[in-house]
Amino acid sequence: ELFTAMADMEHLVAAEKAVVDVLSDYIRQEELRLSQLKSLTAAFAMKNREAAQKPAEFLANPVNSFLLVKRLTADWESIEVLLHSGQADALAQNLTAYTENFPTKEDLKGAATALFRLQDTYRLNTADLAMGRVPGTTSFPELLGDECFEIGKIAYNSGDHYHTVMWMEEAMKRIQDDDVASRAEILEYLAFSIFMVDVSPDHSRASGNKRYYESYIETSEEKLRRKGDDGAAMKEEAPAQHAEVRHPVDHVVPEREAYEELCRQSPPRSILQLKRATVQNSVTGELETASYRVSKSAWLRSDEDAVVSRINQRIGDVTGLAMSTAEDLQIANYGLGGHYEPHFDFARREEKDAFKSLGTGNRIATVIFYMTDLEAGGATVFPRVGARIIPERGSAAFWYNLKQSGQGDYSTRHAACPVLAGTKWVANKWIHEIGQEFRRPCGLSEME
Ligand SMILES: O=C(O)CCC(=O)C(=O)O
Ligand SMILES: [Fe+2]
Repeated sequence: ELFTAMADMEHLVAAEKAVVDVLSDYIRQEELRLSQLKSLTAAFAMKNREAAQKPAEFLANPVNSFLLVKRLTADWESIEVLLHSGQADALAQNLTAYTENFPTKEDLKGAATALFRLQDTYRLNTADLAMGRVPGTTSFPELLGDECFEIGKIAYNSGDHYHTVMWMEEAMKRIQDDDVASRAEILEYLAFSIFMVDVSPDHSRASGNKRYYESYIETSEEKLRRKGDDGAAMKEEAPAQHAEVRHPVDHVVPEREAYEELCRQSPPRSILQLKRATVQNSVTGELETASYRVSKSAWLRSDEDAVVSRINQRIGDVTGLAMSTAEDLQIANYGLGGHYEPHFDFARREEKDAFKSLGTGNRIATVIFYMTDLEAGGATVFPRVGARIIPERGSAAFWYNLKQSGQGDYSTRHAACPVLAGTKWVANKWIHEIGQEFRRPCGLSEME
């Protein structure tokens, strides 16, 4: 993932503001320079007009001759100074401080791919997305025809004909009727990608639209031809029934389906209730559910180290587990469409060496703290048990990754859904086996 964090994207906003300021400054200076150059040139032109009319007569007066020489030496010098006082090089130099951290073409591809992922996972209609309508958001940044075209080209260049078709079609709807050249270009992409979608078994879901596109292309070409004939702009009919159709569901593995379905599901199930997800509070002695609130104010008081050790202490108290072998708290900030595919937190039998260097055994349990509320998306989902946790600022989830026998609990497979709207910050605490011998005794059978 290129954009791993929204925090990085915020730097881009600041960098963009800085380059706009630098550029505006430069333009002001250049405008001043050019206006000086303009008036000096005008003065030359005026003087020369008189001389050029009758040069011999003009030069007959020695004062005129003197003035001509003076103009082409002293006066000319000020023009040369102005000509060479352009700040373009300095500008370019100043800008590099910001531009060297600008995203790359690869990042652009990543950002478009994130849009495709959101579109697929949450079944967002291309037309809605192009109108900037994203659940949980309040502004509606509409995409122009050539922006949709750009997105379509990115899909095309990564061999993603499925999304190429969606976005080229949207571009087609949005590009001006009289922009015949762009329309023809878009149609070329469309035709090829429709063909590819049609022949690729991976994209069989889209083949139902083939007939539609064929007629769409025919009529569009017809219109182009007719436009060429009489120059009259034709109104493009928006495709009616087909905007909802294309979503990549029928070729995917069941886990992906379960995962995406949970990501979409509402109303949310706010607390994960895995079987063994109750913990004993060592202070009150009471059993608590998997999700508990933690008081932020208790943590954010003194310096970092003290905060971290209070967090550790608190996790130890609430889970009743030893923190001596736990991994350091890991803070994560998800980026554009940021997600984490289904996985286990524990090491499988075949991954014997996964945590070997730590010498602390396997990851017995996970605590995840949700540090932000999200507007939409970004849930933690458990496809095998059909559970999901909606991030809620100040809440945490806890589960055992291992059974009491020490075997990995495969029902803990989980994923982070793509962030649809908002910012997701989480902190993970992975607690290890060593040190828990008397805190979480082994079970009597392999099943436990
Ligand atoms: O962020 C989430 O919701 C889950 C993160 C996770 O599973 C992990 O980091 O291992
Ligand atoms: Fe995880």
